Amino acid sequence: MSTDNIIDGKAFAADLRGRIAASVLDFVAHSGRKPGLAVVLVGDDPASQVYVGSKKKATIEAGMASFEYRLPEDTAQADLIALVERLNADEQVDGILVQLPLPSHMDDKAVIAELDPAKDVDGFHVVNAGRLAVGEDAFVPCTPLGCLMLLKDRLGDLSGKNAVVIGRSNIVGKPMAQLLLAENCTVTIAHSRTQDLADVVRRADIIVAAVGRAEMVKGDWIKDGAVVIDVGINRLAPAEGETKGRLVGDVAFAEAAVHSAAITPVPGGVGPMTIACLLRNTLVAAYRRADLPRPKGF
Ligand SMILES: Nc1nc(=O)c2c([nH]1)NC[C@@H]1CN(c3ccc(C(=O)N[C@@H](CCC(=O)O)C(=O)O)cc3)C=[N+]21
Repeated sequence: MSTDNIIDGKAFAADLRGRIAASVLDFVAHSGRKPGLAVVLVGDDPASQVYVGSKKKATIEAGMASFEYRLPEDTAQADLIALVERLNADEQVDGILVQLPLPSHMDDKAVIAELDPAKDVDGFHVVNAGRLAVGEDAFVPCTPLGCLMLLKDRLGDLSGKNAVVIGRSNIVGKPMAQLLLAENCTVTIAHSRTQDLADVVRRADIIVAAVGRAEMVKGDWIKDGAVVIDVGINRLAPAEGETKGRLVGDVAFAEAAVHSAAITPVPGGVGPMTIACLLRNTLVAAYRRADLPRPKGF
């Protein structure tokens, strides 16, 4: 199989992180401090621990300050909110990320509502979601922002293209649809109740799959020449002789690659872009909070 249709998200993200690191140096020169990102993790979910670890590493590599808070699983919601309030008031902190999902005794929405929207680098606060919806300057959730960057890099102008977003979550599907609409795509949002999903997907020039079901999108659903962005990260059960199952996306990759003009792999596609965009949003938050003009290229 030829690989020139594979979108190397890992390489794109590394390049983006390099440009961010250069802008961080300018920020330090102008403000006398580093941009700061606070990451809050409640509980000890192993997958969340890994993600938080990679975020910290990338933050420090970009020359930013990383503040990490690991709270026990049984933390009271009021105590988590008290921490968010302290971080809102902390001048060294430009971005705050509260790792989701929170333990089941907490209400994700109630906690996110306490974030200062100016530090909400995840773009999850309703103020940022609303600003995105009405076309105002907003913090955009990192995963859809990363997907859009990959699409524009491959396709240039997206105007008039038929885009299908599979999934309607507040974190990926809905903001992805808003971003594509703002790029003048004709956008369809498909979800678990969509009828004839295969036929809906067959009309698409751009497919963004964000459903969380392993290899659900089949190769013969893909129009020849379409661009496929796979947001899913699903771990399969271990096959014989394996200790850990393979990671796969929401798209049957090998089948889909035959038809698509370009496709993101899992891993190495969208995932690395999510982290790079978190740094991008933190950089922009820092410049804004310091009243400096937005850095070039961002
Ligand atoms: N408040 C909040 N913000 C988030 O952005 C957030 C969150 N909560 N909760 C969990 C999800 C998940 N997430 C990922 C980030 C990077 C990769 C990533 O870099 N994946 C690599 C490696 C995959 C692997 O080997 O496990 C890849 O796809 O190539 C994946 C997933 C951010 N999340």
